[in-house]
Amino acid sequence: MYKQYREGWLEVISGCMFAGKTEELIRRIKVLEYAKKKIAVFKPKIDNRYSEENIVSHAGSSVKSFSIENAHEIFNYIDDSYDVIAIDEVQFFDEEIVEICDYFADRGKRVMVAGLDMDFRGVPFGVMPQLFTHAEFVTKLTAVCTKCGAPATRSQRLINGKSAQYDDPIILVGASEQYEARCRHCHEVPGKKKII
Ligand SMILES: Nc1ncnc2c1ncn2[C@@H]1O[C@H](COP(=O)(O)OP(=O)(O)O)[C@@H](O)[C@H]1O
Ligand SMILES: Cc1cn([C@H]2C[C@H](O)[C@@H](COP(=O)(O)O)O2)c(=O)[nH]c1=O
Ligand SMILES: [Zn+2]
Repeated sequence: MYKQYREGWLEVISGCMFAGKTEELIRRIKVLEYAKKKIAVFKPKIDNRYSEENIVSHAGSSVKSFSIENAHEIFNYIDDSYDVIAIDEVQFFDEEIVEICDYFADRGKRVMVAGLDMDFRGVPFGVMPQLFTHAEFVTKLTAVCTKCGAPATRSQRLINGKSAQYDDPIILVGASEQYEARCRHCHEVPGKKKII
């Protein structure tokens, strides 16, 4: 017989825009609410698309959350009585978020984060590769390509209906007015260097 194992780990939910990352995070939160777990939900203040006080999916499901300016602010809201820490739009935080996720997972908390794996150029988004490396569990979701119906893994940025250039700024908060889900074959990034 094993003795009782210690709890605490990091789960990452990732994929392109519209893949269902927020819906999956909300689903996990709701299950844990039934299990009477004490949960704190966070999102970066920069994400003010649908609400300041909730994480909200593109289809409208939502859960109450704290909006924070930087990763360190999490410590203002959490004490040891919490069982679960959930973070949406985690790609917008700086590198400290990785240490913070580890800190809480090491102390027995279930840490669940959702974020974009790639920016509109198809380049890894900020801290996401580090979070994948540190996580016990990684779930990669796909959307439906708006051009051909294939599984979509890329986020196409459109500015006035045209594909955004490679050297456009990485951060542009938005939803279906600026972005579409695309598969690798339909994803277009004018100005992106090709290997040959
Ligand atoms: N191209 C698409 N493929 C799949 N779902 C889409 C697409 N466009 C819009 N949606 C909607 O987006 C919802 C997922 O929203 P959400 O969980 O907020 O995704 P994410 O957090 O990954 O951007 C889907 O349930 C669906 O209603
Ligand atoms: C691809 C890409 C996206 N963003 C922004 C756009 C949205 O505000 C979020 C992603 O939201 P979702 O819940 O995953 O749909 O990120 C960005 O700033 N830069 C990008 O390259
Ligand atoms: Zn396609």
